[in-house]
Amino acid sequence: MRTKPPTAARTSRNVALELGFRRCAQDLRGLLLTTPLAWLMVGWLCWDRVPMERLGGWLGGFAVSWMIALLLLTLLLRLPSPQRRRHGWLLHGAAALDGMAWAAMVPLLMPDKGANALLPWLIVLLCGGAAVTAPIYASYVRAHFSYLAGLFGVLLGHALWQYQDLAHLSITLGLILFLVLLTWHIRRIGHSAEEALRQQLKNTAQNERLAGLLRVARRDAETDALTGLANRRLLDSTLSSRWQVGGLNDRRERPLSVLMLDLDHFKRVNDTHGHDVGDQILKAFAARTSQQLRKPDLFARYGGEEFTVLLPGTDAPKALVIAERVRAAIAGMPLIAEPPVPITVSIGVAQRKPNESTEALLARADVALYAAKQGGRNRVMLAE
Ligand SMILES: Nc1nc2c(ncn2[C@@H]2O[C@H](COP(=O)(O)OP(=O)(O)OP(=O)(O)O)[C@@H](O)[C@H]2O)c(=O)[nH]1
Repeated sequence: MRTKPPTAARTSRNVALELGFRRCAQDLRGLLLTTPLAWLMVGWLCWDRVPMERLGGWLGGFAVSWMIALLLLTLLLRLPSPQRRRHGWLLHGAAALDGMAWAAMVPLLMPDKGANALLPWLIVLLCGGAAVTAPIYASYVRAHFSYLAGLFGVLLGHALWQYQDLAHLSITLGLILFLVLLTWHIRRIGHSAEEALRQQLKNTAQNERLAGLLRVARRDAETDALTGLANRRLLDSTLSSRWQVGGLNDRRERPLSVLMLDLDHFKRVNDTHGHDVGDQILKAFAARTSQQLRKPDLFARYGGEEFTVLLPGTDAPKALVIAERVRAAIAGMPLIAEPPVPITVSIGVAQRKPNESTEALLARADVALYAAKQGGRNRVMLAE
């Protein structure tokens, strides 16, 4: 037999049903824990008015079914969530037992002759109990049918048995009518609740998808596609948001140094080995240089074969050491194995002066880089 593939709608319906099922089981257990209060009320109402053996019989029967129902719900809620709905009979059983126990009031506690003053109170209690219980099933209407089956089973059985007693028959039929109306309303509320839950799940899934897309878009907007380094946009925004004159880092007088790096004779590499090899070298350069830097340093592709490193908290002497380390790492070994093109890098270093704009700082580092090129390349130069 071929099984239908799960559609998104079916999956969301299943998740909504699963959530509603769990909530219904939890709420029903919570309600059952308050049931002994209702027993006290019934006991107080019936005291001296209903024969003790009947009251005791009803209370004893209810207490046993109440404990079994609580046990079933506790077992159900302990199951891991994927298995819970497969053991739905535990919830249905608990609901049916609850319904039967309440309905047993009619044969056991309702006076034989309907004119008794106790009767309206007991009917109010029974209807009130059913009305209080009903909203619990709005999150999982199917269990309400089990509750009703329990109630109806006892009430109808009693109606058939007592069909000659008109007073009892009319009480039973009235109760059944009340429960039918209640069920009709609960079904409507249940459908709305399920729809709301499904909508909520859909919105959550959509929000997560959008947040993921936004994260990817933001990362792409700030990343250089070839090397995976920060791009010029991120470099500029970091400089203007954190290092502008009067900004937080500036006021704290944290030193900032920058390195401007440019691969030497890169045009020759492209011309001799082709653009693809040039691209591989740029990637390998980015990777090897990154290994020489710390986490807080921002390594960005400034454009073409020119790169920038921001070194926060670093003064010029330390920046010179780092630049020299990078230069040696690049010159020490070809960046790619095939073809093993020897490549070097020239680096200009500048430390920010007090009240110097970030544009002026980059310009000074660029001048130092130009001086390194002029000085013969494969070297580090400090800006004035
Ligand atoms: N393969 C590749 N080449 C690039 C990329 N961006 C820029 N280039 C090349 O880098 C080369 C830069 O050449 P030039 O500015 O003349 O500098 P150079 O040859 O490195 O010489 P000097 O900087 O003076 O040492 C050009 O040929 C550009 O086409 C890129 O993304 N991939």
